[in-house]
Amino acid sequence: MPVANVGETATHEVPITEETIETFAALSGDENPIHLDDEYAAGTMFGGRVAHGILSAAVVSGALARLSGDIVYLSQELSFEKPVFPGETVEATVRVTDDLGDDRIAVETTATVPERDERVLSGEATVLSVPHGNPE
Ligand SMILES: C[C@@H](O)CC(=O)SCCNC(=O)CCNC(=O)[C@H](O)C(C)(C)COP(=O)(O)OP(=O)(O)OC[C@H]1O[C@@H](n2cnc3c(N)ncnc32)[C@H](O)[C@@H]1OP(=O)(O)O
Repeated sequence: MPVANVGETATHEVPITEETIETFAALSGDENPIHLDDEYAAGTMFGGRVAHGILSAAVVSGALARLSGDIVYLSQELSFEKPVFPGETVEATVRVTDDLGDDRIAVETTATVPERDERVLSGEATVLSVPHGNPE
């Protein structure tokens, strides 16, 4: 299997429903009422329930996994720029920007909500992309 080279891109999209958010809250233990409680969330700056930021980041992980090679996540810098509301889709796009040597690559990571053509997340990841196969 080839490894990921500079310029390679991958995308992944996930519809974010109320059920997705509730499942993620149960899995992660993040039961912040801003995600789960309509009445509470109505009184926040967003005016209603929003998805966990790290749930959108998980969609980025899904895109990274689609790059070439055995992909190992090493680090990630993230900004959550806009909220994601239940009923919207998160589409993550990743693009290899640099070969850092030692099988490490720098990857630009973004996510948008296509329904409103708005970027909701940006950042940069470092991942390993190595040929598949046990070296032993
Ligand atoms: C722990 C969990 O349970 C909680 C969650 O998961 S909450 C859900 C995930 N988070 C979000 O959905 C937040 C999405 N972000 C936003 O909606 C906006 O960023 C904001 C409303 C928080 C702020 O927007 P806004 O008021 O428009 O801010 P400004 O554009 O006026 O910028 C003011 C300064 O703040 C800086 N800034 C704004 N957003 C970010 C960000 N996401 N990351 C880093 N910095 C941010 C911005 O650059 C401005 O700085 P400056 O020095 O004054 O230029």
